[in-house]
Amino acid sequence: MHRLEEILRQIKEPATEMAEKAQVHLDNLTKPRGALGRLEQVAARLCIIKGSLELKQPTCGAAIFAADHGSALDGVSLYPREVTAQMVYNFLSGGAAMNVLCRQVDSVVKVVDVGVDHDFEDAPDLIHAKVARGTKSFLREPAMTREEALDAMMAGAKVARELIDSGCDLLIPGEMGIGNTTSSSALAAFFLQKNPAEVTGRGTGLDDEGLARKVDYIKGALELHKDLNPCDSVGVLAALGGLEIAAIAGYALKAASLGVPVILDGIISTAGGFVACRICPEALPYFFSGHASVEKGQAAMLKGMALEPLLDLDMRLGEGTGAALSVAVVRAAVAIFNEMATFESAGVIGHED
Ligand SMILES: O=C(O)c1ccc[n+]([C@@H]2O[C@H](COP(=O)([O-])O)[C@@H](O)[C@H]2O)c1
Ligand SMILES: Cc1cc2nc[nH]c2cc1C
Repeated sequence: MHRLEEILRQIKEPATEMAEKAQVHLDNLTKPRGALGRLEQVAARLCIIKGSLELKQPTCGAAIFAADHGSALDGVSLYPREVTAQMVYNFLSGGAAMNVLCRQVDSVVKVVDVGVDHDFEDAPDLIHAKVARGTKSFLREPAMTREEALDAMMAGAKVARELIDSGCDLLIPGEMGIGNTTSSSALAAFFLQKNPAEVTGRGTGLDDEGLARKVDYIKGALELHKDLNPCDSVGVLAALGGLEIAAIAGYALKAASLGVPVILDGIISTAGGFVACRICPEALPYFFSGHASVEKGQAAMLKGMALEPLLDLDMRLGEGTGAALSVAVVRAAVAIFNEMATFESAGVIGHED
């Protein structure tokens, strides 16, 4: 049995009996019923995941999975592929947006090389988990072998385990990979059976001509891979995905198997979570969506998972940034649940049933 199967066996859909109890508590707080909207939903979902009404403020951990893409050599991104490795150094020295936003919410940030086309001999703080030096161009052949996809998933799972062992109880999957919005859109188009134009955006900032080239690339790739079996989610991930997307899927599944919630970020992170749910639908109750990306394929995948993003700030950076920002919302939800007075304790007249 592959180690992935062991993780999947441990994923248990949380019992929903806590939902009603959490709602009773929320309805006793000094506010009109439901007036705190999705903050209430977040608190109730955390109670369901934890199987308890005792919520503690989460300790957040983030991992940025970096990998290169064969497609990046075919003009699907505005930026050269070397930027992936250069940004890894930036993450390690603490200067990227994700570092700044994680410092705001006291989150550790691990940086993981799962497939960058660069030797990081001079980077002791990097987690070295390189599976390959980037993917192949999926317009011509599968991006990865099945073994590579599974190895990347297990690399992600190992990082999740380490973060959780170190005390983190809320995980963020981040990523860096020039070209990775093309893979994410291809996965969305394939699994949701959408025309690629409906789920493909400008990524790092392509113009109209670049966007048309990207859509054509995905159409060509879907034609090449048309015989893929949609029930073989790992096979589809290997053919169309990326090493960091596979790592995120493994990371999210491992977190779910340990009962730890995950906040998905933009289109790439959402693609990782989406593939994770295709592999194991029981993992979905552990996933939140941190923010709505400008990249339109993300909304389609979120709809497929019935997840609503917590924030919408017109962001399209990735790295985990939107998810890191949304930790403030999660913290607010926990504080509301724990600290608000009830109608009884505050002597406020409540609503008659
Ligand atoms: O998170 C998002 O929704 C998102 C949207 C557009 C771009 N990105 C980031 O930009 C890179 C991919 O863009 P591209 O154009 O090279 O496919 C990659 O490093 C992502 O982290 C991320
Ligand atoms: C500079 C830069 C930073 C990024 N962070 C995530 N994707 C990125 C893409 C570029 C180009």
